[in-house]
Amino acid sequence: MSSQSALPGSPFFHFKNGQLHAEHVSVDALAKEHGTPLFVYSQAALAAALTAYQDGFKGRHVSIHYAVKANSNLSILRFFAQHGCGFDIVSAGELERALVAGAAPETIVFSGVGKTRQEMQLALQKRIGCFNIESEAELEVLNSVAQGLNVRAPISLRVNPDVDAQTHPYISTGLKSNKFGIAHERALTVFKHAAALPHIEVKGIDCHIGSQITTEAPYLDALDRLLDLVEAVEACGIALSHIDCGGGLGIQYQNEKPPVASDLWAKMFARADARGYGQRHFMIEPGRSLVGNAGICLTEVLYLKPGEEKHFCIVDAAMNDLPRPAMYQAYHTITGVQETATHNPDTAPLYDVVGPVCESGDWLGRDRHLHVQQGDLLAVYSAGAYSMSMASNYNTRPRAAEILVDGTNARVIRQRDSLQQMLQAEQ
Ligand SMILES: Cc1ncc(COP(=O)(O)O)c(C=O)c1O
Ligand SMILES: N[C@@H](CCCC[NH3+])C(=O)O
Repeated sequence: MSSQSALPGSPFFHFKNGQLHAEHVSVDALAKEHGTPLFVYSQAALAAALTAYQDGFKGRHVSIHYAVKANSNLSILRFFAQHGCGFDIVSAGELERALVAGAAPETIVFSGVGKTRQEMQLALQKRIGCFNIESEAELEVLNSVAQGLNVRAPISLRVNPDVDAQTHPYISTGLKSNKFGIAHERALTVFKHAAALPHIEVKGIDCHIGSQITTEAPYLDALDRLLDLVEAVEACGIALSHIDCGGGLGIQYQNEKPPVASDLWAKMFARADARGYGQRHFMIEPGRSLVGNAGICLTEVLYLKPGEEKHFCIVDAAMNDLPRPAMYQAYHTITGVQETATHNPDTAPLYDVVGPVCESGDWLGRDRHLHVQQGDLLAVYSAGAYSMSMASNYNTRPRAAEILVDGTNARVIRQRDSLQQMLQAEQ
């Protein structure tokens, strides 16, 4: 098996002369210079992921609103802002980040079930493009906050279409049993009420059914249900200027085969065309599929600990850096950065790759074939999304540094936390 084609994120992360490279930069050299754990992103991978969407949108009206929560590093946000993206945010903090990164306020949409009055006020003052409303109670509060500022708040209703995204239960959001969105059956009534509120301006309709979705069917089902509602809402004289289909497209972590964005959207448009909605303004909110395979995390093997039942490979990255395995039992590919020694040959010993945190749940990979020695460097793949953005200081561990590679150039886009920084707020 060719190691290059097996790597999530290839060809941007690939072996050359036996050494793992991010584009044209040896990651071994980066780790030596900046220490580990270390996140390394490829700008060409970001560009390729964005192009995979944009290729499918020729002759259509689609705006891409990158979901900041997937990776909120300012340089990553700047890249997307400079390449024509808007943003999907879920907090005042993400709003400030997007604005600092150069986002035009009107390209920002605000999702989330628990927006506070203060957050609404700030977003109205900054004149964001749309609030994705998730409940009737939230709608009333937004109307009153907008009244206080003597403005009208642009909104869409996030509808819960009750579609099974067939993903991990913690990241499925479009089922009746999930906390998200307004029930499909209630939506028309709520649209009519919203249209009558003096400080609300109805702009669109929205749904987001979950994350790491690897099949097309849930998207097409959700679109059908959304278009049914568009028809019903507009029949009541309420014009909708956009249809937001959310994010959620999956990536390859192991051997998943998620649809290519442009192929998925060819089908979505065929469905929309058949119903006469293909030329509408569609919005999407992708996160993971834009950044997930554009990043890896480098970590050093601290100790090997052979055991009767298990061999442990103890590394210097942990659940505070890469929380997905601990939280969702998620799989991330792990290899050595020297191809010959550690590229998972089936003959190598089996290890659980674990971190230094004092929890048995602190593992990054289980039962992995690795030829490793103390001091070796490993790469954890598909670490561009929901890794650094979910990282914490648990065990008073500093969050890692981040590097962005562009061709032969590597630049630090975030410094490792310092102990002083970590303690500051408590002084
Ligand atoms: C409302 C909303 N939009 C967009 C996203 C981005 O999802 P993903 O990173 O799976 O594309 C999420 C997260 O699932 C979300 O909750
Ligand atoms: N944090 C999740 C995705 C959450 C999606 C946010 N709505 C993951 O790592 O897979």
